[in-house]
Amino acid sequence: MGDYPDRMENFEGEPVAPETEVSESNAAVPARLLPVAELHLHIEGTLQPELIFALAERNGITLPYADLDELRQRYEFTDLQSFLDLYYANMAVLQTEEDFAAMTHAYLERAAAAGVRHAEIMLDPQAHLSRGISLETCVNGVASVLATSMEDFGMSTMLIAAFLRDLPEESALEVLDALLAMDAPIGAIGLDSAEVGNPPAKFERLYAKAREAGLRLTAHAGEEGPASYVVEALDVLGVERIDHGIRCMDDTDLVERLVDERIPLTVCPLSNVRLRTVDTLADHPLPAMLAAGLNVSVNSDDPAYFGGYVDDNFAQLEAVFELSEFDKARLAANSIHSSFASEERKAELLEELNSGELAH
Ligand code: HPA
Ligand SMILES: [Zn+2]
Repeated sequence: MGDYPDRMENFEGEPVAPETEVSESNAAVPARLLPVAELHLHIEGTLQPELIFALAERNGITLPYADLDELRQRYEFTDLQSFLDLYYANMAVLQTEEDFAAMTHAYLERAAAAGVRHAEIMLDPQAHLSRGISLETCVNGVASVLATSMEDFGMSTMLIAAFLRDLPEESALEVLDALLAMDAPIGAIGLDSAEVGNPPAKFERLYAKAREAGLRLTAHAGEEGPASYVVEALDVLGVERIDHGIRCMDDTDLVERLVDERIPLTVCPLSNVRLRTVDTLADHPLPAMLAAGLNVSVNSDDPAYFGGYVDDNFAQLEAVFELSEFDKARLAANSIHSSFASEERKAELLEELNSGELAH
């Protein structure tokens, strides 16, 4: 698995696996804001309860909750589907380009405060088309804010069109065609929604078409679904990155392959706890994944629903696992290396990361 580097400069190269699960922490030293890339983020999952109520009022929509407290009481999930039901229902408040822009602006502002310097943001176009909202409305609303993210927040961004795996592939193909026809500013495609029973192979043609169009490729796999879905996403879809992927730990041959090929896994610890994929944060496989030498990063998934943004994920991980400054810096370096940003932007962010003081 290679040597364990003990200096920041080593993060310039390929991140290297540690030989122990966790290092000594230095809890007395306040965490410095690590520059990170957020690679797994659903923009619709950033709709905070307050914004849901504000947009409902603006658009004359009556919500099925009397107030914020009643809405927050619904944030008790038993599995992925119980979350998705609320996630899709709350999208009803997104009606105009301005609504999509307001949601995106709020995320960028909060993410910048969390140390996010590059964000790859998924949008679920089919979830809006099915409500009668046009592709132009949702795509342009989000993209208009991303266009100036560097000037406004010092954050580079990429828009990822995510496709709903519980819908037929034909629907995804039609939407991808429409996105390409309108020259939508997307850099990649993803695959999300209900995983079990909707294996990656169902979307073979979609991924072939996206690859042909020059788009980067990622897909959710191994969140609730089995390790075999991760293998399928790699072998049939040809994805470069796996979103979640925690179930890979059930398959030692797969872990070895992911390590060898340095396949990025965009892990979302608080999401996994809230969706009951793991019992508690203390049971999360992240330390074991790091110890195995996997290329993992920390992401927030749907921060408004799962109890926190990237900084909250890091803070709670630190509290439970006593991650060292070195472990955190490695996770940050992994996120940057695993992004679809330009090589120039990656180098800039790695330099920023390496210029910080390490307390370990
Ligand atoms: O965590 C998730 N998993 C699958 N689909 C999703 N869509 C939004 N969030 C998620
Ligand atoms: Zn996700």
